[in-house]
Amino acid sequence: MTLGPCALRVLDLHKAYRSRRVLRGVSFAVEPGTLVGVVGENGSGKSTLLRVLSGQLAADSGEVERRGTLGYCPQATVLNDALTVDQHLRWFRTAYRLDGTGRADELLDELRFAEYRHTRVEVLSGGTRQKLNLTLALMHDPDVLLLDEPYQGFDWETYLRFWDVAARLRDRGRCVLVVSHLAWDAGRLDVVHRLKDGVAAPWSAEEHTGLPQGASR
Ligand SMILES: Nc1ncnc2c1ncn2[C@@H]1O[C@H](COP(=O)(O)OP(=O)(O)OP(=O)(O)O)[C@@H](O)[C@H]1O
Repeated sequence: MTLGPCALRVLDLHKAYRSRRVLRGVSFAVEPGTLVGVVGENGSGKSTLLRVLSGQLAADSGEVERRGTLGYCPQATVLNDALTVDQHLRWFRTAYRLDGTGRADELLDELRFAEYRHTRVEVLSGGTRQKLNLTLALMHDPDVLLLDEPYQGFDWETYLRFWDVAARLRDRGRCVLVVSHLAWDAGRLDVVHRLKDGVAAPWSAEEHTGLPQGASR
């Protein structure tokens, strides 16, 4: 399988937890500069799919091909309660081998939580923890972003700012894949894949609402 112009290609992915067959032949491809939604009912396998795409979980069979660097924002935050926001940024800066935390500083301003720089994570609110979780996934400016309900706990203003950030990344050629809610987000996404019965089917806003995809952007 060759990647061609795609940033991410998934072919016939299968994943079961014991007898529970969650992914049963998921295939799709994503071009650079696309904002993609993965939607589906609770338990349909969205997080499982992202964990497989990120390499955190091994598939039973199938292929995942990715071009470029990866940023993964898991649903459960990967933070250390004893460290401050700044200490997390320094820790991840080293892990990503970055010269500085310039992009993270921009995100702190953009998501409006710079005032918590020196606060330990254990006393941050759920929404602010999630802002940090997202910042850690984005601070190395990756080519492919896998974001699992990245706005959970955000207030409305922050939710809108998140979509501004995501749209700008898309406009800069990044491939942004977001586990998202069809009812709220369909209009913000270029492409939607709906997970149902273990497979991903394209979902078209035009077909379902008469409005073209991305109509509310
Ligand atoms: N580690 C695990 N062991 C066994 N079963 C699991 C495991 N992780 C997930 N599952 C099961 O696999 C199915 C898919 O779970 P997953 O978390 O991928 O769904 P989801 O679409 O992300 O759900 P939600 O919308 O609730 O976040 C569910 O039935 C879940 O109970």
